[in-house]
Amino acid sequence: MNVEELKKAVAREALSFVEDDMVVGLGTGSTTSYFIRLLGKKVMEEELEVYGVPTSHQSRILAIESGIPIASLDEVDAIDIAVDGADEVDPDLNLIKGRGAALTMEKIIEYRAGTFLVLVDEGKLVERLGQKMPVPIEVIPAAWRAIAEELEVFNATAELRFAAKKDGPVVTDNGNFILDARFERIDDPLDMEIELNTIPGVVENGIFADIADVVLVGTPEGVKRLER
Ligand SMILES: O=C(CO)[C@H](O)[C@H](O)COP(=O)(O)O
Repeated sequence: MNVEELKKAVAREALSFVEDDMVVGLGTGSTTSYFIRLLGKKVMEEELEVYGVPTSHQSRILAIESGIPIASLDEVDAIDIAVDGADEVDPDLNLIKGRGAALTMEKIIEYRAGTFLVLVDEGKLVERLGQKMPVPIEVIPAAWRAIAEELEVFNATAELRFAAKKDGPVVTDNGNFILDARFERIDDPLDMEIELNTIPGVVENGIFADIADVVLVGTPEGVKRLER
């Protein structure tokens, strides 16, 4: 089974968490894209009353294409479940997210969800956060250099993220820049998440400590379920 097949398998399994009349937070990224397409099919075939609350332009466009009625956060009373991918998952189900630069809206929506369901393939499991991936940090554009320098205090080296199909830096859905910060060691993810957000000019960071409820892990032996 290749990685794409593992992503599809977890996306299929995630459908069983969605019931009629639910408001569903729609994450961003390739794994969640499989889920959104499948959810669109389920909504139409089973004539469900489900609303999706997108976390990005990507998930909004895909939800519309897939036939899922969408609403913004300020139009719904509550989010029953949010479904999203992740870049790393540690043994306590703390996450790094934000490779797709959608971390701020993702955290806003996933923090508020009754259940936050995470979809990954087994290659995303790590012993300690930061082992493979940098921590993305969304920053106010004018502050990027000052914040990159300040991150040295945390023993981190930060790079401004550049765009692939645009000249210059990545600009997020909120009009900000992304710094990718590599830390020597993240011993306490929750503490680091809070600390980073105290730096003036930081909008949000990609450590999601203590908020994932269930992680579905795609493996060649089948989908495994991890719970806190
Ligand atoms: O955090 C994210 C976007 O900001 C994604 O959920 C994360 O990068 C995982 O993406 P993929 O499923 O494509 O591996």
